[in-house]
Amino acid sequence: MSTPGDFKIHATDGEARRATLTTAHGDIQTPIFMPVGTQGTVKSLTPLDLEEMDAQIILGNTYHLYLRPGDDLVARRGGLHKFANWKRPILTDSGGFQVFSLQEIRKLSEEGVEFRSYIDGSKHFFSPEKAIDIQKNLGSDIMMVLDECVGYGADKDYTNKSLEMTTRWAKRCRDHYPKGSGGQIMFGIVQGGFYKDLREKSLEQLREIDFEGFAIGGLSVGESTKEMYDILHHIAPKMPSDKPRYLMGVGTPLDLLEGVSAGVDMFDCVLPSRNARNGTLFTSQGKINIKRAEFAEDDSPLDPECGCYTCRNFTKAYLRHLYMAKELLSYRLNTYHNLYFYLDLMKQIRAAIENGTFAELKAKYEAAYAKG
Ligand SMILES: C=CCOC(=O)Nc1nc2cc3[nH]c(NC)nc3cc2c(=O)[nH]1
Ligand SMILES: [Zn+2]
Repeated sequence: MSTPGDFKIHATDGEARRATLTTAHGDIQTPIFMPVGTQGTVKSLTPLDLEEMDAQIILGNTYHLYLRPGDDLVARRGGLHKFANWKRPILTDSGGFQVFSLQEIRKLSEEGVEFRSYIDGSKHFFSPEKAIDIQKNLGSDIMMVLDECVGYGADKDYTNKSLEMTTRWAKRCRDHYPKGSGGQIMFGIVQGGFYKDLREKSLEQLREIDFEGFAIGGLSVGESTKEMYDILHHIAPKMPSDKPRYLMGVGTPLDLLEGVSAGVDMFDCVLPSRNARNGTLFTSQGKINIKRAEFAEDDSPLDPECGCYTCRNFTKAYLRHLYMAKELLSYRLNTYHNLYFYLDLMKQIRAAIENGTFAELKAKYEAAYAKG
């Protein structure tokens, strides 16, 4: 009988790992992309859609679900799995990291973070313990500690003080929900901004705490791709090799490949679902924007190499029409394809690590996406 948090590595190809993470709602095959379901739903898709495209785990946002409909209400409805009728694993992150790290009226203290609701402007307060209690109410399989994600450009002194507080908060989260006290597992979040020595310091402090996994926070906050990759390649290989590594909020298809090459196992990003809503679609030949006039009478599928429902049943001409007409179906068909593309890319990555051809796969997509 395997235990939530068990992490078994089956194959490696350079720093890339092919592994299985056990959770209370089933095993997750990594490397994995996690569709973002901010308010307990991946916008415009049903759980059936997500199961069809083999989404193994989705993200929920602590901050949003606390504000609406309320983590206590979700608990009374049997927890998020039952409430949203999603039977597979769920990871809850803050989701409001933009709120926490970028808004002016956010107030940080040793006790926790005070912030305002984006719904009605009311004041709220999260202590580390409160953040964990909310995730206990939601019943997520993977809980994230409360941390401070410092903004891009924070100076070294502030970044250092912040990571020290994030470590103290991480300890409080773990003490509040000790390892093995329930089926939910907990990940620490490495901070330290763009200072390599502070990243190592944050990791050294966190690895003393018994987390089932570790996330890399504080990236994809406005820095250049080069700056992100520089920190990524510096810290990921130093993270415990026997535990999952989760890169928060990342990224483009090339970012996923780069992250895997640095030893990252888990990713989440709103890009595929958000871009779908503005007509930017990811294909095996690169990105295309469906609103372009050139597609008006194009009877070919979005992506000839894609096996998804959208690509098997509709032409670019029809998808362009739906987009121009602002039809709801445009949202749904574009999101379905983009998430299918991301999940299929991760499937190709898992297979490539198993047969030692990851470098070739990475080169193929770098060529297709070179034009940016
Ligand atoms: C309950 C509390 C759980 O706390 C967190 O989820 N913390 C946290 N979330 C992040 C999310 C990010 N998205 C991006 N880019 C789109 N970068 C991110 C960075 C972080 C981060 O440093 N920390
Ligand atoms: Zn498709």
